[in-house]
Amino acid sequence: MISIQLDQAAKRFQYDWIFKNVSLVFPSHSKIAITGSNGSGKSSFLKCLSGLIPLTEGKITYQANDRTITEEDFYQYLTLSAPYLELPEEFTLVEFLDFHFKFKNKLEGLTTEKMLELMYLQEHKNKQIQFFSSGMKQRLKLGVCFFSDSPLMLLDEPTSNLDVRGVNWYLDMVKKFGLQKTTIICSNDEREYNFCDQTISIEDYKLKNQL
Ligand SMILES: Nc1ncnc2c1ncn2[C@@H]1O[C@H](COP(=O)(O)OP(=O)(O)OP(=O)(O)O)[C@@H](O)[C@H]1O
Repeated sequence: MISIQLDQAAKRFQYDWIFKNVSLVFPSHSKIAITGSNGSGKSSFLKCLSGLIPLTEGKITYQANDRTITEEDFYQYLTLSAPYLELPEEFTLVEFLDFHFKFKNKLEGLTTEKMLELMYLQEHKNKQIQFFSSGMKQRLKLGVCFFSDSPLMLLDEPTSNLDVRGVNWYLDMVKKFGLQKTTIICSNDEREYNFCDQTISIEDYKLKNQL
């Protein structure tokens, strides 16, 4: 259970305001899509939400079970899949899963074998990640988000590098594992987010303020 409140949030790189005056509430369990053209600021917005980069102005408050979460504790509540997130290339798949799940709990009832099967990566369990195809890496990035017992899931371009089977797999996994999570998806591809309750165009936070 996690909700997010943004108060007058704004981000600027050098002289460019990427978004400004964003005041929104994402309720617990909501499914939110962040849309906008290339370079409009979707990833920057998600990076601010995840704490990877700071806001220039304003504030983000995270609440879990009516308690405000401190910045130091926030990472425990969150999983993130994004093109700019690197996987540890020297690890084998099983080593990576063991490593990841030292820091995050698995959802109840899931074993490593079950996760491998769900990601259809069983045959590759002892292969180093550096030898994975881009689609295999993408399923792994998404898989650890789906299978972690974390109430907030942030997905940037979730179906990039996935073929038709992979896209259907993603939609299936979101249905199975996303229900209990607050989910925020940055996307330009309607198939990735048509199940969301709310769509926010990052461009609205430029035009409205005549940036
Ligand atoms: N660290 C940075 N320093 C300076 N400018 C940056 C930085 N990161 C992003 N930008 C700029 O911010 C703008 C928004 O970029 P961002 O990656 O957030 O867009 P996006 O909507 O996710 O794009 P895409 O759909 O192509 O992934 C771009 O003009 C980009 O060049």
